[in-house]
Amino acid sequence: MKTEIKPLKSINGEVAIPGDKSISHRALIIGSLAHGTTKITNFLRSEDTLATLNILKAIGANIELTNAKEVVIEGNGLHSFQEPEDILDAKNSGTTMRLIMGVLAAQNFYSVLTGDDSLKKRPMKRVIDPLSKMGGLFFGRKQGNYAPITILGTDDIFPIFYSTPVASAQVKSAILLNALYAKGTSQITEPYKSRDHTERMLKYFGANIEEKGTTVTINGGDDLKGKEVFVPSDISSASFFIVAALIMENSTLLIKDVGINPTRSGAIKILKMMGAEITTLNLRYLNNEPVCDLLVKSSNLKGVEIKGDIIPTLIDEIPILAVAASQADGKTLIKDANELRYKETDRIKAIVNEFTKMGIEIFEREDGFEISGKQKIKGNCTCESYNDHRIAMSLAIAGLIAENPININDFDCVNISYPRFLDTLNTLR
Ligand SMILES: O=C(O)C1=C[C@@H](OP(=O)(O)O)[C@@H](O)[C@H](O)C1
Ligand SMILES: C=C(OP(=O)(O)O)C(=O)O
Repeated sequence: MKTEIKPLKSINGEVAIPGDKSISHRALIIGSLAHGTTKITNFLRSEDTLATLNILKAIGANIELTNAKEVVIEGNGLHSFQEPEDILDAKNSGTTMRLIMGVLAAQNFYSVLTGDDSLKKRPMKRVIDPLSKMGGLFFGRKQGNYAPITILGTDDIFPIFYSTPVASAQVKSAILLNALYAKGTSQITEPYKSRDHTERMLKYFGANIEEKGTTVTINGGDDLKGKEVFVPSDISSASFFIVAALIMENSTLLIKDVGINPTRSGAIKILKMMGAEITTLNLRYLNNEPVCDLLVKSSNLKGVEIKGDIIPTLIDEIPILAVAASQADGKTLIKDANELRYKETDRIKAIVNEFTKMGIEIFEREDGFEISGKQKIKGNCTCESYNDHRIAMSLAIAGLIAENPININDFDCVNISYPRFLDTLNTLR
C-alpha cells in the first residue's frame, strides 16, 4: 500500500498511544509459563505480538483474546507445553523468535521456527550459542545462524554464567527464560544495559531474580504465579508524535500512561539534551514498570552526540531521532549503533537513502550517521519503507514538515507495531 503524507502546520491535543510491544510479548510468554490466571489489559494487538500469541497457542498455551486490547491466559506452569504439529512462524518479529527459542530449548520435544524474508536474514547465533551451552540442540541455515531453525529441546537444562558480546534484550531474555528451567543459578552480563522488561516482569510473577549494574542473576526451578498486567503505552510508538510536536510550530501534545523505564527512555533524555520541552507528569509504578504522562511543546532543538551506553536505551528511536536532528541547530552525530544494521532492514542504509531522496543531507558511517540541521525537506518524492515499520513512521513524520507531499511505499508495515498510526495522525490534523 502506497500512502501519501501531506505537510501539516502544527499538531495539538491528547493522543492515545497503543500498548508497549516489548511488554506485550513478555506478558504473553511469562503468563503462559506461570500457574494460574494472567489478565493483560491494554495489550498491543499487532502483527508481531499476534505472532507470539499464535506460537504459544500452537504449543498448547491456554490464551484468549477477550477483546481488542485484553488477553486472558490460564497458565499451567513451566512444563505444560506440547510438541507443535507444524512449523512455528515468528513472521517479522525478532523478539518472538529469540524469546520463544529460550522456551522451546527447555521442552522435551522437536520444533521448527521460521519467519518472513526479513527475519530469515537476522542473526540467531547470538541466542543459539548460549542456549546450546545450556543443553538445547539447534540446527539452522548458514552454519546455524539463520531461520528456519530446528530445535531439539531437553528437560535437562544447565545453568550458565555468560557474558553477551552485544547488549541485546532479546539475547538476555532468551537466556533468562531458559534459565527458569535450569537446576541452579545463572548469571548474564552485558557490555551495556539493555531493556529490562523481562527481569521486571519475572520478578513481578515471583521469580528469584536480581539486577545489579549490567548483570542479572536468576534461580532456576521457581514457580511463577499468574498476575494482572497493565501494559503501558509504548514509548517507541509515542516517540513519533513527540518528535512531530517538537519540530512543528505552535504544537502542544499530551500523551498519557507512557512507559518510562530508564532502559527504554534514552530518546527522551537525548531530546531534553537537545533542548526539547518535555514535562513528565503523574509518575507512578504499574506491575513493576514506571509509567507517566508526557506534555510536549514545540521547541528549538540543537544537535548532540549520541553514543556509548545510551544507545541500547534508544535503539529503536534512532530513525525518528534522525528526523529531529535534521531540524536542530548544528550537527548531530550518532555512533556505536551498528546494531541498526541487524533490524527489520539495515536501518542506517534505509535512513541515509530515504533522507537523501527527500532532500536532507546526511552522511553514513559504519556505526551510525552524521546529520546537520536546520534543513529544508523538499519532499515531492516516493520513499521506500523497506517494509520496516519504524522507517515508514519516521518518514511520515518527516513528510509532515516537507514543502511538498511525499509518498511512502508499503506503508502497511506499520501494522507490525502500530496498526492505527495513520488514524491517530489524522485525528491530530
Ligand atoms: O527485547 C525486545 O523487546 C527488543 C529488543 C531490541 O532488540 P535487540 O535485543 O536485538 O537489541 C529492540 O530493538 C526490539 O525492538 C525489541
Ligand atoms: C527491532 C524491532 O523489533 P524486533 O526485533 O522484535 O523485530 C522493532 O520493533 O523496532
